[in-house]
Amino acid sequence: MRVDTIFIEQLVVETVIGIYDWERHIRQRVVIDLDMDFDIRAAAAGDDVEQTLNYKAVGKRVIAFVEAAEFQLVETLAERVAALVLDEFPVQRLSLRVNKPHALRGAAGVGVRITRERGS
Ligand SMILES: Nc1nc2c(c(=O)[nH]1)N=C([C@H](O)[C@@H](O)CO)CN2
Repeated sequence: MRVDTIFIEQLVVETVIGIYDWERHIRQRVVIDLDMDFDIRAAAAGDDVEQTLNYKAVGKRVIAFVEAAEFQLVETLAERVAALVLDEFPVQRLSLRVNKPHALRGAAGVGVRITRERGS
């Protein structure tokens, strides 16, 4: 089966995130990658943004949600962002990566990568 992807890469957002006391009082950077299954053929045929998944609309919604969030775990942030995109946009399936850069000394980043489907 052919699957097209609309993606948002390296979306940088500042949020409250972390399990330690000191992390509850600061904002830290997370970097989000989002790969969304979407059949682009109709939009391409009509050259029409109304027939596609508007990545700007998705990105703005994700930024607003993450900026307002105060989760402890990157796992929770990933699950909630995935649920939001599946609920609010015509996406059947997505993969999402949340990277918390420099959270672990010696590592460029740490985090989670998940794949979720609508209704599962
Ligand atoms: N699996 C996880 N492990 C850890 C998390 C997390 O969100 N998921 N968070 C922390 C701390 O907040 C850390 O990022 C602070 O540097 C530790 N382990």
